[in-house]
Amino acid sequence: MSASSRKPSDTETHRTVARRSGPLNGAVTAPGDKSISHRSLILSALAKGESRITGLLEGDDVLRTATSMRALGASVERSGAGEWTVSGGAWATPEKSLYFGNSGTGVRLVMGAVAGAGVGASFEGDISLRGRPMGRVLEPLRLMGVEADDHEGRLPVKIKTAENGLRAVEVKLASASAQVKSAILLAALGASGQVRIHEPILCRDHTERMLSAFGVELSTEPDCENGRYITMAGGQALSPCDVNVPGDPSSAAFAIAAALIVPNSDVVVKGVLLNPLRTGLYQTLREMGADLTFENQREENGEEVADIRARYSVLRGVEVPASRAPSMIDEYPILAVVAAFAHGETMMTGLEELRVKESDRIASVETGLVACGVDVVSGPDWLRVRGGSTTPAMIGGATIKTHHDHRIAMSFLVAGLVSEQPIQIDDASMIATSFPDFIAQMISIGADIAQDK
Ligand SMILES: O=C(O)C1=C[C@@H](OP(=O)(O)O)[C@@H](O)[C@H](O)C1
Ligand SMILES: C=C(OP(=O)(O)O)C(=O)O
Repeated sequence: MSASSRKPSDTETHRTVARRSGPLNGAVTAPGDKSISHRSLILSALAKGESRITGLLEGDDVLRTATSMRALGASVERSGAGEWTVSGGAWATPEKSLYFGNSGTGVRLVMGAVAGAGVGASFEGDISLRGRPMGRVLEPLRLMGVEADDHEGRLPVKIKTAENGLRAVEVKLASASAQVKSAILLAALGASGQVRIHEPILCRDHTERMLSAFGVELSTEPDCENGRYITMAGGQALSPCDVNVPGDPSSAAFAIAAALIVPNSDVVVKGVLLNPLRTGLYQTLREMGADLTFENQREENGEEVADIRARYSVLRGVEVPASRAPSMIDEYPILAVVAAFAHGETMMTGLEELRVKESDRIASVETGLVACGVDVVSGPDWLRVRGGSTTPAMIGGATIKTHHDHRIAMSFLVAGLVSEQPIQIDDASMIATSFPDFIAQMISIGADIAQDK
């Protein structure tokens, strides 16, 4: 089956079990970065002319963005594994709703892009996405003059064609969300005047970097604390650009974490993006005593990339500062699993955004780890894991509810490689949203993971 015709996985469930495994060994390549993959399709579809993308993540979330770009009028063709050609330019209002499945990034960025392109569209998603807040994107878009219908700030959402174009605005981001920042920047392409965004806490900057690569002029200047202002003139057209997508540090995290906690392991994950706004997990793991080395460090397409080697390590608990949260926001579930195998407590703060991901990740992690015999306590925006609080460090033997959340699914499969008894997850199908080869890749380095009949 071609990647673009993979069936939606919304209704399939796959019980999957991970068992205590021997040492993990070998080298794997990180799948394409999900954030950069979405952006490469959207920006190519906005640019008039042909752009080529290599290394695209062919996960369900990104494929839905590809389908939406076609529905909006771009030609999007796959020529080989991860190789895509996009011809964009003129967008038109699609007849049917755009369906984004499980993907917050896809739906929020495309809302901004639709508004900026001066067309309309309706947006839908799966049961998880329908529960996630969209007001955070719609509010700044409305300030710019966008008219939109929503359901109490949630999907389905309908964006109407802005007959009179969009207004220039100054916006201060209410939370450290790259999705909101990106939606505003994409809408700003259709504004008559300058859009200025105040980003008090820095979050991933892939949209800014890629807009520049596609010929859009924008500037950044620091504010008087740790944030910055981004200024962009509206009405700019994108020129086509070739994009080579680096490997995803959020996906690489799983094999690296597994190597650190499965005794005698030695694993290399190749081609991992080291953008400093994405590497908080690796900094934290090193503070915990992890034996991590960045090998073959190089620059590719203006981004730093390395092969990360991880060897089994005796770890200690740490305090992870709230200020680090944006740079490792999707990595807390796997960090919590690693923390269960460290000596002492790991305290994670500044986690309020975890409540509104594919699941409430504070609750999913706490419930799952407690069911596996780990001492975990949480508050509104914090999580504390007491490592080594049982002997063995994790009993396991539980079936974990993944709540349509790929990161919960992958984190608990990693936990099952070390727990005393196997760990089963109720549904592995969502893993395909970000990392379709996850199970095969983990098996290739020695993990005992199998579908449970
Ligand atoms: O912009 C992006 O590509 C993303 C931003 C983050 O979400 P928020 O913007 O909600 O923090 C992150 O959790 C998500 O996986 C990808
Ligand atoms: C939060 C995530 O993705 P999204 O917001 O795109 O659904 C994620 O991949 O962990």
